[in-house]
Amino acid sequence: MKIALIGYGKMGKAIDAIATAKGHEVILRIDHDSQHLLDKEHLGQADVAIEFTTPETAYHNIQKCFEANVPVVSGTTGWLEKLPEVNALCEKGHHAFLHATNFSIGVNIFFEVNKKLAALMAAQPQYNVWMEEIHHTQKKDAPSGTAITLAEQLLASVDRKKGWVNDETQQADMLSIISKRIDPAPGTHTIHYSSPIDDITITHTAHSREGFAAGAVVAAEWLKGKAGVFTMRDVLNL
Ligand SMILES: NC(=O)C1=CN([C@@H]2O[C@H](COP(=O)(O)OP(=O)(O)OC[C@H]3O[C@@H](n4cnc5c(N)ncnc54)[C@H](OP(=O)(O)O)[C@@H]3O)[C@@H](O)[C@H]2O)C=CC1
Ligand SMILES: O=C(O)C1=N[C@H](C(=O)O)C[C@H](O)C1
Repeated sequence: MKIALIGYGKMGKAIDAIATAKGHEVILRIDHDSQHLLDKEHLGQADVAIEFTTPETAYHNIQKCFEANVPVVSGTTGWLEKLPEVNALCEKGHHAFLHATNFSIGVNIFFEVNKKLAALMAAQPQYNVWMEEIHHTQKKDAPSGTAITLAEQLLASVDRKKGWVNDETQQADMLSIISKRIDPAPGTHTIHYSSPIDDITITHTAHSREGFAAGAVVAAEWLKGKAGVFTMRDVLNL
């Protein structure tokens, strides 16, 4: 498969290594200073584009992929208020788009555990619940996209919480997401349920970026030749 990498930082380099080792050809490595390659002449040569950039640039990069009619896998977080608009553009133009806040198999299993535990806790108001996410100090956004996904899953079941806030809070109806930035943390997410009688805590800890990168390559392999809007749940058949 011919792959265009949009964003060649920590994730772009990790994906390059895994994709190349699997026998794919990385034909473009587009970074901040190679924006001229974001056109049909160049992008159109790829089977799939994989985009891991910044909250400020993901939307534009994805649009350029649609214009070049190249399927795009995006993992960039911190811009997802625009996701509904991107999904609509994809459907309207019969493009192919797959986004995930976290591409690791472990976190996608953790998502399923989170939803099940939240459903069980819906009828147990004696438990308070809050979250914590820990990442490296270079991370631009907070809370993490993964944490927001976890919070949205939890809020869909636990209706004693009306929303989330990225800080400690004394508001009983708000879900607190505490963000910590500690090097070299690749990504740790914890959900705490606490009652006067006991605590239940679930945690996912990434040891490196390998799981994110490997999952993104699998998603790109899955997306090739398809049209529509997809998530990692489609790839993993969850
Ligand atoms: N979904 C998932 O599984 C995961 C998602 N992520 C997310 O991916 C994103 C990137 O993470 P990470 O790789 O660690 O970040 P890095 O900062 O290491 O890499 C981002 C790269 O994108 C480049 N860039 C900036 N603007 C553009 C642009 N317009 N076009 C092309 N490249 C550009 C940056 O260049 P420069 O430095 O010159 O600005 C940098 O090299 C973040 O949003 C992060 O949250 C991270 C890991 C897993
Ligand atoms: O910036 C990172 O590193 C990560 N970002 C993603 C997120 O915001 O959830 C995924 C992973 O936690 C690593």
